[in-house]
Amino acid sequence: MSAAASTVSTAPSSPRQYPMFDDLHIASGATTPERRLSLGDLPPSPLPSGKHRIAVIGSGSWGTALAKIAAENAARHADMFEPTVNMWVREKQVNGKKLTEVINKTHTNQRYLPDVSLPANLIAVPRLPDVVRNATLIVFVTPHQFLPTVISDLKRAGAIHPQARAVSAIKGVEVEGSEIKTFASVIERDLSIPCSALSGANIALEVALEQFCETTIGCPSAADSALWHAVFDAHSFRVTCVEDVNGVSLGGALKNVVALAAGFVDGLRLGGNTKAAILRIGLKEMTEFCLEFFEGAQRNTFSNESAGVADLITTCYGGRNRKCAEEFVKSGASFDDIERRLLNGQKLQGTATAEEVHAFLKAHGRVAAYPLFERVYQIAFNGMPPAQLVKGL
Ligand SMILES: NC(=O)C1=CN([C@@H]2O[C@H](COP(=O)(O)OP(=O)(O)OC[C@H]3O[C@@H](n4cnc5c(N)ncnc54)[C@H](O)[C@@H]3O)[C@@H](O)[C@H]2O)C=CC1
Ligand SMILES: O=C(CO)COP(=O)(O)O
Repeated sequence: MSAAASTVSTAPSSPRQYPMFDDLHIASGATTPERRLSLGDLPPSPLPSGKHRIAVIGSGSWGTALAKIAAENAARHADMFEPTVNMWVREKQVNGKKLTEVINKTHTNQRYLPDVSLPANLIAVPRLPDVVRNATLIVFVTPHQFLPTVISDLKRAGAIHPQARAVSAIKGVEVEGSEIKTFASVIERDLSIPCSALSGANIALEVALEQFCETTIGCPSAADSALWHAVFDAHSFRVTCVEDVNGVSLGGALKNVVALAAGFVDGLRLGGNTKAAILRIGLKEMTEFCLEFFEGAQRNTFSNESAGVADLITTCYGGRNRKCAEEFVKSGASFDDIERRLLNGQKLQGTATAEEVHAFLKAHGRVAAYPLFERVYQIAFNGMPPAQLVKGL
């Protein structure tokens, strides 16, 4: 294991899945909240008593889809949650009106998730400190490049409940020199609250339209697992909780690099066999990267869970990273141009992650061990011809 392993938070190595989750999954809604909360390990700081207040930081397509589910569940589990869920919306003008006002009046996010009805108990709030005031469960779901500013604004406002729990649904990593961190561990480090990680095969619009899918939540304790399961599990959004916070986080971050490779394949008009090979090699590199650099990460998270293989598949066929990488090959334009032109204000995550993973592997002298990640980086940033993606891979 490299030196970086000691800098990342570690997850317990066994058992892999929280035993009580299977009960919850089968009998969702039938288990009383009290019983859920009494199960499992004691978290590092006691959970606040009384009902939980949920806050969602981020209102892009994924933030809005997750906030919709959380608000519906808050209303459903009225004995466990305060009825109102606040969602932080960075103020924008939409047709001459404030986005927060449009969301609160029409119950749709016309900027990032139009045509999807949102519950009336989901409230758009423009000021971060107001969003998290008295919140005990905080969902972080901004594009990853904006998290540092969000965290410093929250710290400056001193607004975080000291016993709050967080979950990160952000896909990316933080690299500084030879150190790598998941965003769950960044949030834990910077805000001193336990942080879980939610990731899975979850294209936001499909989730918001309630098309059946699964997700994985990696949690640092069974108590956190029970809480986050209650916040997110729904008839069309089935939640599996595991202990492997790092594996869940890394699955979501690294599949975006492989999705760029899948988009290059499509841009080159190569067929299904080539894309399948890219997915196989990509999954292998994702798994090995995580096992090499993150203590306690588990192979099963990649091979068995939605956060691993399933997310890789959906993103390599239907995601924004794939779409923009195809256009990169076809148009020869830069990713910045393509993002501006195709994504209508949404943010690509894979390109920054490819750069960060390259810098980290270089710092450890391990670039050659991850040839697919490296070629994606070289094609995206150093002028390597896209056709080189598969030459001698
Ligand atoms: N969209 C999807 O299907 C899925 C996205 N994710 C992940 O969720 C995270 C958030 O993605 P999306 O909700 O899709 O966001 P997005 O890509 O739609 O970006 C729009 C969001 O970025 C915010 N934003 C723009 N400029 C900002 C700034 N300067 N400071 C702070 N915020 C700013 C906007 O207010 C809005 O909330 C990403 O890490 C993504 O990988 C995960 C699963 C599915
Ligand atoms: O993470 C996603 C689906 O799970 C979405 O991927 P994109 O960011 O490539 O659209």
